[in-house]
Amino acid sequence: MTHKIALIGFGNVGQGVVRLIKEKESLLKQVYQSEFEVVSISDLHKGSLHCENGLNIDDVLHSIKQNGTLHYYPDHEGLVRGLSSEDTIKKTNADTIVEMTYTNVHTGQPAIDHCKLAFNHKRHVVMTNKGPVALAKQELEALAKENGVTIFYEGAVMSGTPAIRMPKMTLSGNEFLSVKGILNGTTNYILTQMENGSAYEEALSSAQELGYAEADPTSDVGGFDVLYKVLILASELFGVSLKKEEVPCVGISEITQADIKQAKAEGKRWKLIGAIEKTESGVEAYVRPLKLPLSDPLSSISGATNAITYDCDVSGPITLVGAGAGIKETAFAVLIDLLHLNKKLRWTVEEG
Ligand SMILES: NC(=O)C1=CN([C@@H]2O[C@H](COP(=O)(O)OP(=O)(O)OC[C@H]3O[C@@H](n4cnc5c(N)ncnc54)[C@H](OP(=O)(O)O)[C@@H]3O)[C@@H](O)[C@H]2O)C=CC1
Ligand SMILES: N[C@@H](CC=O)C(=O)O
Repeated sequence: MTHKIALIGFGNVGQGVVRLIKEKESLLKQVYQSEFEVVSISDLHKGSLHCENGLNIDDVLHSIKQNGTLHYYPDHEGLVRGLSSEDTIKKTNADTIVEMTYTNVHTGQPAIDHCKLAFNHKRHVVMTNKGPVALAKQELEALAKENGVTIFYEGAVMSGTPAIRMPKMTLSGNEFLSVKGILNGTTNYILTQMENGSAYEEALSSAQELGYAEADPTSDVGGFDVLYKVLILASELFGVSLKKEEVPCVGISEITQADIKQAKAEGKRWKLIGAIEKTESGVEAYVRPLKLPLSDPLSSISGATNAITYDCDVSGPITLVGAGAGIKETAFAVLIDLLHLNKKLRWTVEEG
């Protein structure tokens, strides 16, 4: 099955996606009978390309390598340049829009509107952007359903580590009693680097260079990125739509070298924790740094690695550990979603 895709947002993750599709081309074809053709790419400042017969990935990557934009992509027959994201979503012949613009922690925009536009034009959406899922999931799912299309967002929590699909599919039949974990790669990386002697600023800029941090890193260090992930998990696993104002949220920006040294002297480590717990009256959630004893399994999770424990009524606690951020890791989340989408579409065709 050939799947035509349009990429909205061509920063770290967007570029990682085209590299990964290229790298896995023959495996995808041979093992999964899936081919992905990139027909459109639209980015705010890097430029925009569309060709209904497909773009040449090598030329796209070569152009990015030249000066970080799409401007060096060679002209060829059928090539259209300069379409805005909105026009790309409307006019592309892609069946799937991959939304990878920055996550706006206040409004979820423009990504929410990108999704709505895509659904109204009968296009599926795969995204890594947390904003639309945290703030408008129900509305978007209803609109997708109305238009007979699908929305997948595995990358929104713990990048390519299947923190959403694994519990929903493999742990089904359980009731989730609580979910608790380290859900942000940037802050865990910063805390680890600070423990190893780096200054806060130095650790943050290194996380930015490695492609872990949000476009506005206040989202990471202020805890808002974890807050969004908590809202998503509360909806996915507990079936509740928490509002961001309902979840107390404290980040790591107040944690100093002295705090880290003090914790070390006490045989402890600071970790930014996101948690959701079932209570008699519903669920309670929080985001805050906790000083964990070294005996706590979460205290040994270092760098951009994340970990999440799902406490289940039948299976007991099950912990998933894996990448929480990263370019290739998040691109992999897009690939998982595209393959699941392909499988779903194939089933629909066979059943229909
Ligand atoms: N990096 C990671 O490890 C992970 C990221 N994510 C999520 O994935 C998404 C992408 O992340 P990442 O690639 O790292 O972020 P980047 O900031 O590197 O890329 C975002 C890109 O979106 C572009 N953009 C912004 N607004 C628009 C718009 N209206 N139309 C088109 N393009 C736009 C930006 O353009 P320009 O810079 O040219 O202005 C930029 O190139 C984010 O939502 C992030 O939260 C999720 C999991 C992990
Ligand atoms: N900035 C985020 C990216 C993934 O969601 C993080 O560091 O975890």
